[in-house]
Order: sequence, then structure tokens, then C-alpha cells
Amino acid sequence: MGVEVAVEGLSKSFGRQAIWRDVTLTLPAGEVSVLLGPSGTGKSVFLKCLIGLLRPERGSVVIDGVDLCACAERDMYEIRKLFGVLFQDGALFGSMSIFDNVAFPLREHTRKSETEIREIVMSKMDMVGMLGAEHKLPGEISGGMRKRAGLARALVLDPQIILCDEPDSGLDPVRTAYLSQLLIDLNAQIDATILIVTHNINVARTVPDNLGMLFRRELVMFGPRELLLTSDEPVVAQFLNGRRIGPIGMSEEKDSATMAAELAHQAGRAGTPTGEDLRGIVPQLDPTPGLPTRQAVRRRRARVLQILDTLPESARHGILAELSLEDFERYQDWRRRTTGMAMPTQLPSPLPHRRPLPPQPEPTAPMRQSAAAPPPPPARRPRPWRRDGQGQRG
Ligand SMILES: Nc1ncnc2c1ncn2[C@@H]1O[C@H](COP(=O)(O)OP(=O)(O)OP(=O)(O)O)[C@@H](O)[C@H]1O
Repeated sequence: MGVEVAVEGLSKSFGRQAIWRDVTLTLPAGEVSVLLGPSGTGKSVFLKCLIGLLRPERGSVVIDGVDLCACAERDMYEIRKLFGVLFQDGALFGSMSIFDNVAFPLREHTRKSETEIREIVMSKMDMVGMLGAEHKLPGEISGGMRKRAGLARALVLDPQIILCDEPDSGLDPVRTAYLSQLLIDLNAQIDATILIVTHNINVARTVPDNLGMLFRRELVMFGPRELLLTSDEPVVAQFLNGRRIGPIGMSEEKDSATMAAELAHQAGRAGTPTGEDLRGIVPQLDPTPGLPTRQAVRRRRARVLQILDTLPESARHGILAELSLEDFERYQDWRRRTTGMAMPTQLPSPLPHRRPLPPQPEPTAPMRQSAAAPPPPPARRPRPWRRDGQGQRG
């Protein structure tokens, strides 16, 4: 299973240019997270800080008990082996065949024989649907294929954490949909922790378990997907709905006079459909039939139910509406036993896409047990979800 990445109080600047400050979030082990943000907000810089290619001025990135911001070179080298990175342009060597590109990390970092290397490369090429293209040069294949080749290369060392920097950039919507499916399938197959940086609203709405957003040099929010997909935070709602109305302007941020004028204009058009509202929770992608179920689904559900009381009503509603009736009853039962509290709510009307959980032999933490389970946090916390996917520091 993938490992957790715990980021605490991270700040990065270049000279006098602050990129972002005090970023705190946890990428839960084995789950898929997406980091959004307008161009230039420092998403790629954030990824580079996670793998130690850039050094933040303050804060920590803890993986497997090692703080990458304060560790020795040798520890950094070991931790880096846990990562597979898909760079924005695939970062393939133009003069090498796709096979050699994918084999490169194995030849550089392992002592495997050419027979073993061939076996691994072909299995990863198969995983990303690239069999048959191994003898081509990067310049002879399409952008989408280059991305997939980059992904195959990111996979050869069996990473536990996969970072994808704008995997959709330069791809048409159909290729982007295939790539989104590929990432979910990959997660089902290897249970790695995945962080995707993107501007793509469809990817953000359908792929991740968790969503976060950078804006104005800070992490505006990070948490379960339902939290951001139902959020009224102006910048989050604007971004996820692809609207012009909101704090994000064409080049950078809008000034307050422009925003006030926009709001007045919008108020004057109340009730007029603009075609811009895509608000709400849409079904998350399932793995392709025949692949294993994603282990992350059940783990995340257990985790999110534990922090349910800390989330806003709209997100709570969305999370409960995704439960099967049976799971909802188990949750209520667990809640009654651990808190002695009456049921917080009725099961919301089913969403059209409510699906039963995949069959599992053992129910997991919050639904299964009683006294040993950590009690849900107090119901009223001042927006604890703004900065941490867990809803609280832990
Ligand atoms: N090595 C560097 N030295 C100086 N400035 C840098 C460096 N790397 C990035 N920057 C600056 O940091 C800012 C954030 O860049 P970054 O590429 O992380 O943004 P982004 O959110 O990924 O943008 P996009 O979505 O357009 O790819 C930019 O202003 C960029 O010029």
C-alpha cells in the first residue's frame, strides 16, 4: 500500500517572491488526491518540494517517519525511491526509444539483468496500454502516448507515491478521460498514494478522493472531494465551476472594484441561466470492470465518517448520500455506541449514482467497533478542514 505524505507549515519563495506559505495537508496513504490552482500559483513548485528537488524555507514533509526538509542526503535518496513522477511533458529523452526511456530508471538505479528489465518494462507498457510502441521514438508518437510512456516510466520502480504534474495538459477531452481512467485503474492495481496537479475541472470532479486548492499564496482548502465540490468558498466555487465570476481574473487576481461590479451585474441577472453552473457532486470513476476494487474507497469512507461532524452540512449530506442503506445503518450504530448521541440525520435521498460498497470480508474501523474507536471530534470546530484533509491535525 502507498504511504502517507504529511506536509506541515510549508513555505516556499524564490528571492523576494513568495510562492505559497504555511501549507499544511496530509495525503492519505493509498488515496488519490488532486491539487488545483490557477496558473502560476505554485503547484509544480509544490510537487518539487515534495520530492526534495526544491527546498522550502520552512515546514516539514514527513514520509515514513523521515522529514525530507531536514534529513541527510542518504535518507533523501532512500525516500525518493518511493516516488514515481509523471512530469508535465512526459520528460522523455528524445533520442531514446520508448523502451529505453521506460527502462532508464531500472538501468540507473538497480542491478537487474536485461531479461528482468525487459519483463518489467513490458508489463508497465501493458499497464498503460502502450504495447507495440516500444521501438518508437518520443517524436513519433502522440502527446497522449508520450504521457502514458512517461507514466510507464514512473511505474517501473514500483513507487508507493505517484506525483502527476498536469497529466491532461495538451490532451483532448477524450484522451484526458482515458488518462483519468488509467490513473484510477492504476490505483486499484497498486494501491499507491497519488497526487495529481491539474487545472482540469473534469479530472478534479471525477478522479480524486481528496481535493485541494492553492490560491493567493496559500492553500485555500484541502479535504474530502465532497467538501470542495459543494463549497461556497468563492474561489473554489469559481474554479470548480469554470466561471468568470469570482476572485480569479484573466491574468491574476481581480481587484475588489471589479468583483463588486461583477456581483452587481450578476444580481441584476438573478434567475437568468448562464450555463456556467456545474455545482455538485458527480460520481467518482470506478476501476475498469475486471480490475480489483480500490482498497482506498473503504479506507477513505471509514476515515471521512470519523470527521463527518467537522464538515459543513453540504459535504456531510454528500458523503452520507453516497452510502448504501446498510452502511448508513452501520455508521449510525457505531455513532450511537461511541458517542451515545442520537442519529444526526436521516439518510439523505439517494443520489442517482449511489452505489453499494464493494463486498469486503471485514468492515473497517468506524463502522465495526466501539470503545476502541476514536470518538468523532467535537461538532463545532472553526473550519478545521481548510488546511488539512484529516479535518484536524493528528
Ligand atoms: N526555479 C525557479 N526559480 C524561480 N522562480 C521559479 C522557479 N520555479 C518556479 N518559479 C516561479 O514560481 C511560480 C509558480 O510556478 P509553478 O510552475 O509552480 O506554477 P503552476 O501553478 O504549476 O503553474 P501552471 O499551472 O501554469 O503550470 C511562477 O511564478 C514561476 O515563475
